[in-house]
Amino acid sequence: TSDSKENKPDSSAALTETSDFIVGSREIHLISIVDVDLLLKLSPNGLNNPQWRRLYTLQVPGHAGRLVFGLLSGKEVVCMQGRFHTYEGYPISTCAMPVRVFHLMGAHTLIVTNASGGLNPAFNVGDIMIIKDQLYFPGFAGDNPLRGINDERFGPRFIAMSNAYDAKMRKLTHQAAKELGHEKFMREGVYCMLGGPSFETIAEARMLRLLGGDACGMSTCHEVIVARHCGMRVLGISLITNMVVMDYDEVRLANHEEVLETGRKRGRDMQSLVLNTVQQIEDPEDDDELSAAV
Ligand SMILES: O=P(O)(O)O[C@@H]1C[C@H](O)[C@@H](CO)O1
Ligand code: HPA
Repeated sequence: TSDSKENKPDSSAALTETSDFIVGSREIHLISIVDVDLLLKLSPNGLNNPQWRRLYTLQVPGHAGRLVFGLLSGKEVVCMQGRFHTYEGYPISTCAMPVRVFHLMGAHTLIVTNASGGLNPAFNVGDIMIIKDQLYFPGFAGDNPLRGINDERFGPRFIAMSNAYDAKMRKLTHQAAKELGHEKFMREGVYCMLGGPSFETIAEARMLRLLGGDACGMSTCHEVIVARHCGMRVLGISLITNMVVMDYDEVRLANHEEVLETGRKRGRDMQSLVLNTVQQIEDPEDDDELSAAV
């Protein structure tokens, strides 16, 4: 597609045992490199088939709201272009539901991307942050996607989250970034999820930084919790689309247009990073180790 409004990076991705690899993504450049033949086989009426549209309805400007199937680096993928956010009015478990669908399709790895505001003063707009850990603020108030009766078919009642973001996957992504010459804008850090849709106040932003946050956004953490619940391996990547306002003297205001604009500018780099990482995973030795790490 040539719709530049859809260039905002925001994705979830997963590797499968039955079908190798599933990517969920809203990053349009990633979609554009998915193998079209397989896509057409799976979706004969093409992307405009209203059946696909009915799968979910998104209300966020610049977010496409599509599922696309295809091949990425020779691996079968499903790209989710656009995600549910709680600020759209959905319960948190509904927002994370697509991850369970990917799991049921045989996905074993989730690659999830998002747009986020930089809290770490060393960061710059356009940096790409590999997520090392998360601060899931809705969870502190009891709003966890696993809340309620546990469905044992997906996973156990209680799960560890100290290893949520797979260390091996992070290493592979750093390697991929090095090969691409992306080191100068690669970062690693802690992602904070807030409910949105209002951006942070200055006091809130300072608190997030004080608590160890490097970037903040309005998604991802609940998807990662559900992925870990069903034993999926997770890689998370944040694009720093704006720097969060931290100073009362600052006249700049957070805005969604800047988020979309940075997404458009860095879209290609995000695409090549994911593609290159997936290529590295193709190495059978790596794959064995990765599977063992789940
Ligand atoms: O879906 P993500 O978290 O990438 O999107 C962020 C949060 C809001 O949806 C939007 C704010 O501009 O971008
Ligand atoms: N804050 C919260 N969510 C965001 C931001 C931000 O600054 N940028 C993109 N998503």
